[in-house]
Amino acid sequence: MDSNYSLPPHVNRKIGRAMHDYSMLDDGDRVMIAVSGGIDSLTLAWILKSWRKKAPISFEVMVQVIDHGFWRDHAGVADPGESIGKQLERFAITYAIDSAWERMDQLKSCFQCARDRRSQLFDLARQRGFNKIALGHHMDDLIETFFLNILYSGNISTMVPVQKLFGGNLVLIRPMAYLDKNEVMMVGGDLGFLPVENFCPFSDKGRRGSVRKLLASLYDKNPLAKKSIFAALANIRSEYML
Ligand SMILES: Nc1ncnc2c1ncn2[C@@H]1O[C@H](COP(=O)(O)OP(=O)(O)OP(=O)(O)O)[C@@H](O)[C@H]1O
Repeated sequence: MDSNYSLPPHVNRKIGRAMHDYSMLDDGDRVMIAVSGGIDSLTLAWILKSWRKKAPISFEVMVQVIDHGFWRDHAGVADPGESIGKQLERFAITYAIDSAWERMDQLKSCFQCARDRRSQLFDLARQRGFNKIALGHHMDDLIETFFLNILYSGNISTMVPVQKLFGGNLVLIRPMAYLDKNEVMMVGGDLGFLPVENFCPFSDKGRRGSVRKLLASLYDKNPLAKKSIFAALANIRSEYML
């Protein structure tokens, strides 16, 4: 698939709506796109790069990968950074790969690894003059987080499409917040992206994995459940809460 690819209209509309509803992009923005090498963030990189051509504003994008080095503990495995780099180069997307602050043998949990990665991304954005960080989360991720917070943290909340940090000096954006996982995978597949293998030792084993299974069985029984849950996230009847 070449760079003339255009998004299916319904996908294009959902991204445009999320960008508009949350005023995600401004003229002069410098956006760091956080890419893990998974299909979601690779697809996001292409979406934002190609969005520059049609947006009435001018903004810069660059991909940032944090290499946790998990792959190094597997004999004969090539550096996933090479595959990520080649795939981004096909679309002339510039990128940087930095080694993670912490090594696997120093990590204790998925939570700790994600927290350290976030801090490192914030630090790199500050050092390199980026005012926004784009993350590859989509609707399914937002719903999973909502259930995780209810089931394990006793609160009703999720990841928001736009989050201002450090007094607004850094802003996290999630341009794919309105897209279903299947839509992201379809676009990523059309573009020929090949996700790199995830060697994370915590991947899918924890609470998120079990919530994902729970939701899959829910959607199986009621195909409209996902749409309804997502609508509920923006329709809180606070007078009927305790
Ligand atoms: N190693 C990393 N380097 C840079 N950004 C990352 C990295 N890992 C995760 N991210 C960012 O955080 C988001 C959420 O991470 P998460 O671990 O849930 O995604 P993933 O399933 O590994 O990958 P993807 O979302 O790309 O399919 C990613 O979409 C990406 O934007």
